[in-house]
Amino acid sequence: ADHYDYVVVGGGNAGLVVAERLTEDSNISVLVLEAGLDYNSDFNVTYLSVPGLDLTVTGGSMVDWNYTTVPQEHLANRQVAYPRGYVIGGSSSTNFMAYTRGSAAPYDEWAAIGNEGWGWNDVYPYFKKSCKFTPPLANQSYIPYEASVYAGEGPLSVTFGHYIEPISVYFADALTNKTGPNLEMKETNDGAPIGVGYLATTVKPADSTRDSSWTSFGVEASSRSNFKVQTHSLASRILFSDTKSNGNLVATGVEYTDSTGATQTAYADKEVVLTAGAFGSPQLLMVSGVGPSQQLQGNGIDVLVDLPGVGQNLLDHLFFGPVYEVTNNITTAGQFSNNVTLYQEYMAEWKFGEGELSGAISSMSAWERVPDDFLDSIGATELKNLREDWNHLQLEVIAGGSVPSGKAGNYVSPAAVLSYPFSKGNVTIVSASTKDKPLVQPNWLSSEIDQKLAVWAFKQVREVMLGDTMAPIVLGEAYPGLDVTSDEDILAAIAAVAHPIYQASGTCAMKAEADGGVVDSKLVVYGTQNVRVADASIFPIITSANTMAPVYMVAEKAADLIKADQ
Ligand SMILES: Cc1cc2nc3c(=O)[nH]c(=O)nc-3n(C[C@H](O)[C@H](O)[C@H](O)COP(=O)(O)OP(=O)(O)OC[C@H]3O[C@@H](n4cnc5c(N)ncnc54)[C@H](O)[C@@H]3O)c2cc1C
Repeated sequence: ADHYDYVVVGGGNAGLVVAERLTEDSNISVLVLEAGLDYNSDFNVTYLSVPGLDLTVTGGSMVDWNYTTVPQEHLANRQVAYPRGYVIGGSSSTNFMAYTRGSAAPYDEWAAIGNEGWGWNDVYPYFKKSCKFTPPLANQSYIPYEASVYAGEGPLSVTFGHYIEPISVYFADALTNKTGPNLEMKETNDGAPIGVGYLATTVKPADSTRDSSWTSFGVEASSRSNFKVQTHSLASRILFSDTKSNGNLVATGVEYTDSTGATQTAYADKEVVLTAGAFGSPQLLMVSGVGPSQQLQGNGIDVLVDLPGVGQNLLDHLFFGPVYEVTNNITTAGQFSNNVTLYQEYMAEWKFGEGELSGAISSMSAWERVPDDFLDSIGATELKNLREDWNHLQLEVIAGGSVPSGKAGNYVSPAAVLSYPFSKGNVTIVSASTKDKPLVQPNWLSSEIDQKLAVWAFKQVREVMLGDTMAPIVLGEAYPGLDVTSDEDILAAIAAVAHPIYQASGTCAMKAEADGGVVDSKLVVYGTQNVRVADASIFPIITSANTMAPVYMVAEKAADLIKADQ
């Protein structure tokens, strides 16, 4: 049988970072088990590499787990598609590449609830550690940035897309106008995001290709003999010793199914590190006997540790907004996806690292607070009391979109995102096998405050789109249409189309066990001696922007915590 010092389950965004950092020491051996596909041989890697094709690798593709949620009561009972990367690099290989850290405040709150060492000042160096920053092109002087915010020596390329969609420039301008919310244009990765910024992205500047945790950290480590990655390897169970240490379970390895379907065991002489993501990590704990006792027993699993928080506290950022028809000079994904000649032209440009496909589909974001008087009117005291640098909303625009009627036209989708959701959900298992996907219940918009905030945000986005700045390019509101005006009708219009931006987190929360926590501040699972979780599942409170950058940070810090305990 195979022995390693560490077995890392999930070669995704976080897992490859942990494995790369641990194997910097040639005396340490690490095996990474990844259920999904190999980057190069299994899939047309072009789709993963071209930033402007990011929408094509989500939903329905073979590099995706293709989750769907259970019917969402407050989203018109829809079962919403929930992509997760099923490929080495995980969701960093299939996501939209926006590198955002959000406000410093949530991290300070992580520390305030008892997680020493996780405040903004503690984690800031870990954000920088992954990054290798390249400033925008000389002709992109309209992009505000501060190189010092990124300055690190890590393998992950962070830069701005060589192509910024015109709609992003228009929308950013409108948000900085006095007629809009009058936000300031700024570098937004400095912990104080309130304002408008162009999105830093994980794209290699030399050739405008996606930089995933595989192409950065994974490739960096792959020549080391102490670093081994196995794709097509689905972990089925954590194995524990019959004897406990100080009352805690001791993991001895991981059982998995290899590419031939055979059951194998990988032994971990030191630790098992779970980086299977916000759905995979809680699932693996539960099928291994660590989780809410009733749920485990209901699936015929022996309860080794009754840990009620496993799979709970599912947090996410909901995305919704109207759709506008715009003039044809505004480039959109709709234009090239319906026009082979145009697509080929763009691909030819991309080969030189330029043109419409060299940037991700979304290039700007704004972060804002909702005015106090509105928050008072809906009784949202908790939101009002969030530290003043903690944004309530994120605004963005997608250069693409569709209208439910399927009408032809050139569309864009400006949208709002709820940054501090009150609606929480959970992940539950349906069997003792990891071959059966767990049920995903986000419970979106189950909170009345979330509903009211969503309606407010929707109206604001509409006002901006119908304002003076956008007038030269906006032809009309294609969805839901200007006859939809009452709060009730707007909420129904939101419910009919809202979807997450795939930031699932919180399902193995780092907080006190008595408060539903699953891991302590060293990321060790309660009731175990040597199982850690080091991915988006550990966020006790969701960060205020997209979750990839914080996942890199968590993984960097996890590697140091593990090294310190050797
Ligand atoms: C379509 C999409 C777009 C997104 N856009 C952005 C964006 O622009 N910016 C941003 O910041 N965030 C974005 N996100 C979110 C961000 O990508 C994720 O939060 C982050 O990558 C999650 O990292 P992770 O390591 O927790 O999980 P993942 O990267 O998903 O890694 C988990 C890995 O574990 C593997 N795995 C699961 N179960 C098992 C098992 N039993 N055995 C073996 N392996 C297993 C999976 O195959 C996967 O590779 C997006 C996500 C998606 C899906």
